[in-house]
Amino acid sequence: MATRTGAWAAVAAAAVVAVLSAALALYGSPLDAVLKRAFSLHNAHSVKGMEDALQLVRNIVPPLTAKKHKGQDGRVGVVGGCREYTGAPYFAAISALKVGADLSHVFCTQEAAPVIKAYSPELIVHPVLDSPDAVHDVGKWLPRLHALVVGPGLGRDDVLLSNVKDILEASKARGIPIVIDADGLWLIAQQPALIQGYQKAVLTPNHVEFSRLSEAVLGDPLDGQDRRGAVLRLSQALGNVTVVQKGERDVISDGKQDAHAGTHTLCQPWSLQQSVPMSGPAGKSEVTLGGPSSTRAPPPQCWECSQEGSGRRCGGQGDLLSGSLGVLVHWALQAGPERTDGFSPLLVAAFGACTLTRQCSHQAFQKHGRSTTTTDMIAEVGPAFSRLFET
Ligand SMILES: NC(=O)C1=CN([C@@H]2O[C@H](COP(=O)(O)OP(=O)(O)OC[C@H]3O[C@@H](n4cnc5c(N)ncnc54)[C@H](O)[C@@H]3O)[C@@H](O)[C@H]2O)[C@@H](O)CC1
Ligand SMILES: Nc1ncnc2c1ncn2[C@@H]1O[C@H](COP(=O)(O)OP(=O)(O)OP(=O)(O)O)[C@@H](O)[C@H]1O
Ligand SMILES: [Mg+2]
Repeated sequence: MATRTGAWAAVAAAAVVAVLSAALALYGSPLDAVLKRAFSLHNAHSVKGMEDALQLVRNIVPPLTAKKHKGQDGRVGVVGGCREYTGAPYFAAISALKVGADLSHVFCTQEAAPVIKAYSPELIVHPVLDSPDAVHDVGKWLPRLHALVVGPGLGRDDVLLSNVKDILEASKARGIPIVIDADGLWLIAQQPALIQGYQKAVLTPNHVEFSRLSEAVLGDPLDGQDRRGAVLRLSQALGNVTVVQKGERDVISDGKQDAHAGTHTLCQPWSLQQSVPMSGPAGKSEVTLGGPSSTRAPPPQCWECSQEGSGRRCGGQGDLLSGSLGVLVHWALQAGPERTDGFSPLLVAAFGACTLTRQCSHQAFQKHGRSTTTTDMIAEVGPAFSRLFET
């Protein structure tokens, strides 16, 4: 019933917009204000969608109680860190801790380890990634890890990548959720079979990494006009691995059909979606979910996150996202599908990490403006998390 009412409201809104658009063409700008009010109908959709999506993330956050032991809220491993890049694995691992993991490990090269240790006494740092026994040395920790983040600051050395390939295989065999970012995505672009069909994998490419993957997997040059379609195609070609394409808006999909299609207020046909930012207590934000309205079958799920961030594009923000996602993926899978209302736990986790990262950026920018760096964003993880997910 609610669905039918929602659908009629959406159709009516679309009709109102069409009529007003025609009127605007005839009579010009005085109708601007009216149009804005018409768009607020869609705004209401976005507010509802955003609120619902945030609530799903809130549902997976484990309560802080006196009954738990250390480690229960997450033991996360970051595989990355080499001579050139020590910041990226640090950002990812410390973000996991700040979001709420109990223990955060870094598996890096021998040379990178003392540097990363010196950044933080809170991280457990293993200088093993370039050792001859790397796979064994990391492998013995795998039974104790809830999630792995592979790639931040890994570099592209062939020996390291070969070790990481074997670590990925061992992790998959144990069913460990894996977030793949940065140079981990470089490896996947060389060998897509490594992740093909693994349902507990999330890839978090930036623009360049997405193009590289798309080219390698689909042989397609990236269609910048159709970001949703591009993400859906890549996810489906990889056997429904979850893909988070970062950018002005983050586009998230596992390429699967939406179990709630036509029955859930979160899902609207794309043709009725509007992209109007809204103001909320945690800043401007919007989420849209759905698929093409033309198909008869339920549309594939495709989520977008456009939580207001900032204009700063300093390095390391993606590492904050992948580290946070490591924890949220564990929490979401642990919570199970009832807590995520039947939506894929990985989609909910990805939406949470994207929203959090962008909110950190927004809050840090308000304090530091152009001089904002990822360190400033990490200082905002706690307040941003409370604001978004503990209200
Ligand atoms: N402090 C650190 O240690 C950091 C290390 N990093 C690491 O650096 C390594 C390489 O990562 P990169 O992300 O540079 O990957 P790539 O080496 O593939 O370089 C991508 C290049 O594309 C450019 N680019 C990014 N977005 C673009 C867009 N939308 N359009 C056009 N060009 C764009 C970037 O400026 C960069 O030069 C990874 O291991 C990564 O984790 C980064 O995470 C940043 C922070
Ligand atoms: N044009 C943009 N407008 C707003 N937010 C953006 C934009 N581009 C990226 N972001 C946000 O910045 C964060 C990091 O994305 P980005 O594409 O910079 O990752 P990255 O290149 O992997 O970062 P890193 O430097 O850590 O490797 C994400 O949360 C993303 O939503
Ligand atoms: Mg990156």
